[in-house]
Amino acid sequence: MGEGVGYMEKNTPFIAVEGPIGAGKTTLAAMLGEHFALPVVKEIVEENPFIDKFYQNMDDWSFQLEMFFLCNRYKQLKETVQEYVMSGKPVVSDYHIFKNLIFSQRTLTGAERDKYEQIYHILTDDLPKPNIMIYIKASLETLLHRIAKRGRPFEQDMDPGYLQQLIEDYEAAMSSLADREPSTIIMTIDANRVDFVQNKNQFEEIASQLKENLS
Ligand SMILES: Nc1ncnc2c1ncn2[C@@H]1O[C@H](COP(=O)(O)OP(=O)(O)O)[C@@H](O)[C@H]1O
Ligand SMILES: Nc1nc2c(ncn2[C@H]2C[C@H](O)[C@@H](COP(=O)(O)O)O2)c(=O)[nH]1
Repeated sequence: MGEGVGYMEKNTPFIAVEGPIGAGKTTLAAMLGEHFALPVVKEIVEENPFIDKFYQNMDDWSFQLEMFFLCNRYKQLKETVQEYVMSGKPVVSDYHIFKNLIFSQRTLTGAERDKYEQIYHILTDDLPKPNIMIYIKASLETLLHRIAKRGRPFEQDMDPGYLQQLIEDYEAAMSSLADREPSTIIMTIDANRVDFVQNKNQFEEIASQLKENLS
């Protein structure tokens, strides 16, 4: 069970695990939650009524899909902030709300993209965001392998070009986050070299690095 974390009241650890589809976010967030006895906020995926249609026809379904993800994440972020962050309780989430912009900049264009971004900023600009980011990066081959292993039907015909583009979008977004928010701690894990599932020592190393950043 959990080893517990020390933290500062004024800067409650709000940890986000991020990375492209299939990188291992949900897996690592659950492992860290268990290890440190922290609550874990998990993103809502299967309940999204547009996800099937989106993967069949992105041009027709992107706006509905992005709006659904945004509204759900906004609600979850508000609740997370109220329940944990503002009460000085550390929490780990398997996403950062800014992933909405990473995806929408790839899937939306023109007026719809402008409208979406305005709504994103109206909803989220005044809310606290994660102050620790664990970024899992992985090659296209690794991601495709893990997506196949997870076996969600709607992801099985994913265009590798879309996934490769997301890998690059995530790299750009992380480097822009580092420039924009130097106070956010970013821990990067290369999933092609580090296997926190099979290799206990490698997980312990991530946990100990996180613990250093928490105290
Ligand atoms: N280090 C790993 N080695 C092997 N398989 C992994 C590893 N991390 C995650 N997986 C598997 O890969 C799939 C995707 O992981 P998941 O945590 O759901 O990714 P994400 O939340 O980033 O989309 C799952 O089937 C999971 O069990
Ligand atoms: N177009 C978008 N797709 C998204 C978004 N958030 C998640 N997703 C997709 C990607 C996967 O198929 C699935 C779950 O994502 P994981 O990375 O957790 O596996 O949902 C989004 O904002 N826009």
